[in-house]
Amino acid sequence: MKLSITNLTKTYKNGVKAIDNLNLEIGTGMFGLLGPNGAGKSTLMRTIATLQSPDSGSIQFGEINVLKDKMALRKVLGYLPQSFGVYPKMSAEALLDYFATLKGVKSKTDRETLVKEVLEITNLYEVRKKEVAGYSGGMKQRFGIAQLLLNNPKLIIVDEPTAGLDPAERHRFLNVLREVGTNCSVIFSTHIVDDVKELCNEMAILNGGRILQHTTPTEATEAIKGKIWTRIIERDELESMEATFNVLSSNYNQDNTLNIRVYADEQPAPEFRTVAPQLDDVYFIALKSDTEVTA
Ligand SMILES: Nc1ncnc2c1ncn2[C@@H]1O[C@H](COP(=O)(O)OP(=O)(O)OP(=O)(O)O)[C@@H](O)[C@H]1O
Repeated sequence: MKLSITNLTKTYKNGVKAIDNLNLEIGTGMFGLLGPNGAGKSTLMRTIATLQSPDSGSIQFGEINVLKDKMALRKVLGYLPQSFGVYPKMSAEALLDYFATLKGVKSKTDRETLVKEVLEITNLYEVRKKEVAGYSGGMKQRFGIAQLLLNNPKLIIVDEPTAGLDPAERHRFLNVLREVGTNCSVIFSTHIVDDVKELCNEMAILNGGRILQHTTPTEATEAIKGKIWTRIIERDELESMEATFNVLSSNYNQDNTLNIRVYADEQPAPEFRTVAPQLDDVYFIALKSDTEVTA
């Protein structure tokens, strides 16, 4: 099923335009919404999830007019917000059983089957008897996925789920999401480029409430092939390099020199050598040119 967002706009009461005439089409599979803090990701996610209303625009999911028929969307939606609040002192198994009851699964055996299934998908079956309140950050996020899977959603929205997770937990979480994403549309917001690189077959870069680029990770890096250049500089040269070249990023080496990456159609100077583009380069190019346009 396709999600179509048309001319969506939202200005908060304090005058911040969080969504600015945004248009976006999202198909099935894993969709990454990549943007810096304040780009408008959460506002967009909450609006699609029917938790807040835009000023204007429309959202359609398959046959459902999302803004008009909120209940219909909620029936097929699984939403994992940025923070989930406090969990009661109950085991994961008992809590999921309770949620399943709330969602209308009346038969105890049906609930047992369902709860076992979602615990297995999210790799929490072994720790099902433990209190969710005592879970690690990564386990809590996976529990969030387990609970949203209870009503077999067609559209899953997860808002910055990997923020604050350690590398191992992040990896486990992404694996769970990858598995879940084979059966439905998953929209996944993040400011971590590697999340999108590892997980998504389609992506959009969001900044200032606008979509700067809608692409695929492969297409996006392919498009800048031969245009990313690197060289090693002394740290005190950075300012002059930034003034002269289109510097996308700089990273410290162990000897305190810097590796800079520059975007240019042709070799900027003899010291530069060309390197394979990365998704980070795509992201920085989009954000940089947006800042230059709006500055
Ligand atoms: N309830 C609100 N009232 C006023 N301004 C808000 C409100 N919620 C968000 N904003 C502002 O709207 C803009 C977009 O915020 P939003 O939370 O949607 O971005 P985000 O990309 O999710 O950022 P983050 O990663 O920091 O959560 C920001 O400038 C933010 O300060």
